[in-house]
Order: sequence, then structure tokens, then C-alpha cells
Amino acid sequence: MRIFVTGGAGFIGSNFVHHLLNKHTSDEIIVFDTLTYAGNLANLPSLSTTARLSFIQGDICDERSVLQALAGCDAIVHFAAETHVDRSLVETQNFIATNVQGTYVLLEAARKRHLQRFLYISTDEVYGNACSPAGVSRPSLESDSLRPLSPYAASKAGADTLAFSYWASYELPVTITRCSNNYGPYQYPEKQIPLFILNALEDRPLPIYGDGQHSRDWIHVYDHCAALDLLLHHTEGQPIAGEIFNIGAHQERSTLENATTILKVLEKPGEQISFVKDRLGHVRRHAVDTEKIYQQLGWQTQIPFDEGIKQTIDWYRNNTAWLADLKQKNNEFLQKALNLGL
Ligand SMILES: Cc1cn([C@H]2C[C@H](O)[C@@H](COP(=O)(O)OP(=O)(O)O[C@H]3O[C@H](CO)[C@@H](O)[C@H](O)[C@H]3O)O2)c(=O)[nH]c1=O
Repeated sequence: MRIFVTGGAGFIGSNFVHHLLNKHTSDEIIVFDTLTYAGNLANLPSLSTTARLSFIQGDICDERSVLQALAGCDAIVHFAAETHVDRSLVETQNFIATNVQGTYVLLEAARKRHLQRFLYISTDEVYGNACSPAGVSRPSLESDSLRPLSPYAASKAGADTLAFSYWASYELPVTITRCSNNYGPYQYPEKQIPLFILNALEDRPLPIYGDGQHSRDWIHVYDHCAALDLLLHHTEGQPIAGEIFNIGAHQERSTLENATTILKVLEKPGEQISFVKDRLGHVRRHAVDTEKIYQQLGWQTQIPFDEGIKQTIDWYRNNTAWLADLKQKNNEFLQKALNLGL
């Protein structure tokens, strides 16, 4: 297969590219990425050594370059997005442009190029607080209504439903995934886990929004990639076009629990925890029901959180060159993220 990966220089995208290169020796991969602050070629060390992997710097909102780059491709895996909830509260326009308009451009181009598969990477944020229609707290089901609570989540929900409409209207073989919170190597340190690890390592405070009891379901990015791979290469059994799949790990942890764990593993004092002003529209609980992907594809996670978090801490501790490169490229931006205040 010739696979077009948007946002392949970002966190989940680059991990997915590594996964494909290791697992599928005949797949050819084209990474299409505009290289915003979060996209980084240092996330793709195999670019210089692997002929099956190529890179195009481009914007998914640019119709002409997308259509041109898609020539001869069989499938799209669409990761490219503005992804940070806090940032969506201050620069909403970028989120609408990239996440909604960019997805529209890709859908149209995929339709014109008759692609065989379009994997749209959505998010569990589209559900809002995890609860039943009656308001009882429980993991979200694919059939639940969408109640996004941040501009980021709303932009993803817009693109998610737009993608579905291309299946319903044109039979473009779209499959939508809604995954929970990822952690692992190459994550930009504006997100909770890498931010807490780096702040802990560099003796800065770990900022906890509100009371720190907001909980998320934490999945290792390698487990997420394995699920996406199954969907991308799915050929037998129940068709997956026009289907939505939740992906999650059933490993719910509050912010305070994660901060405490990270400080403990790094043998840093609990005093580094610092309670700060809450996030606007802060979702109390995200969690997804993953029975559908388990029943249909037999997928389940392999990496327990306690193990994954230790490996991740080690990764950030050992990959100082990656961090130095990031700091050098967007020093001011990164310093702001690490000190909170974007
Ligand atoms: C960065 C940061 C976060 N938090 C809290 C806010 C949330 O309750 C939790 C996780 O925050 P974040 O790491 O920003 O991730 P969250 O808002 O859950 O969204 C993530 O997970 C989503 C999937 O659920 C993805 O779609 C998003 O792209 C991704 O950013 O930690 C803090 O208390 N302090 C912080 O400094």
C-alpha cells in the first residue's frame, strides 16, 4: 500500500509511521506535514535512512498541493490537527482552519482520487463529559451524542461528522477513530505528561488545574498505533467503512495521581505540585467504551500504565538531544508552555 499520512511529523503521527515501517515491510509512506511548532522532523529519524518513507512539507488547507501529493496513494491516515485544548481557547481560528477546513480539503481530494481507505483520527473529546444520556457517569459509546466542550473538541467534532457525511453521501470509505489521552515518546511538552516530566526533571512546579481530580483514560501511543494499523490493513470480516471506533485503555487516572506518580518515580519532592487556576470548560471525566473494536478486531492494549509511564519518563530523561533541538527551534514558545501561560 502507498499510505499518505497527514501530520506524520507530530507525536502520534510519527509513532504511527515508525510502527508501519517496522510492521509492514512493503508499505510506502508519504508524510505530509506543515511543520507547525508541534511538528518536528526530529520525530522521524528514519527519514534519512528509509527509501520507503518520504516527506512533503505542505498545508492540508492547500487544495492543489494535497491533490498533487495524493496521486498514486491508496489510503489516507489523517492525524494533522491543532490539538491543544488550552491553545484552542486563545487562537480558535487556527483550530477551525486546520481541523475543519483542512479535513474538508482532504475529503474532497480523497474523493477525486478514489482512495480505498480514509482513516480519520478523531478524539474522545467530541463526547464531552463521559456519561449516559440521563447524565450518569459512564464510558462513552460510539453511538452517544456529541457534546464538545472546548473549541478544540468542537472543531474535531465538526470534522468527525463531516468525514462521516462523505461516507453517507459519496461512499468514500471513511473510518473514524475516537481515542483517549495518549502518552509516550515524542509528545510535545505542552500536554500533561511530558510537561509534568520535564518540569519535574528541571525542578519547576507541576501546574495542576483546579482541584486536580479531572480524570482521563491514558493509553500508550504504541497501543493506539497497533489499533490504527489493524484498521488500516483490515480486509476480512465485517467491513469498517462508515464505522466509528473508540480506542482506549481503561486506565483512568486523575491529574493529581499522575503528578504524584511522576514525582515519585523521579524522586522529586511533593512540594513541586502547584494548584493553579482551572481551565475554562474543563471536562471532568473522559473515558470510552472499547467493546466494539475488541469484538470486531480483537484489539486490546498491551502496555499497563505503570510500566508505560516509567518507560516514558526514561525516554524523556534520555533523549536530551531531542529536547535541546526543540528548545532551540522554538525556545520562546516552549518556555511559555513549560511555565504555563502559553
Ligand atoms: C497541560 C496541563 C493539563 N492539565 C490537566 C487538564 C486535563 O484534565 C488533563 C490532560 O490535559 P492535556 O494534556 O492538555 O490533554 P486533554 O485536554 O485531556 O486533551 C488531550 O487528549 C485528547 C483525547 O482525550 C486529545 O484529543 C487532545 O488532543 C489532547 O491534548 O490534565 C493540568 O492540570 N495542568 C497542565 O499543565
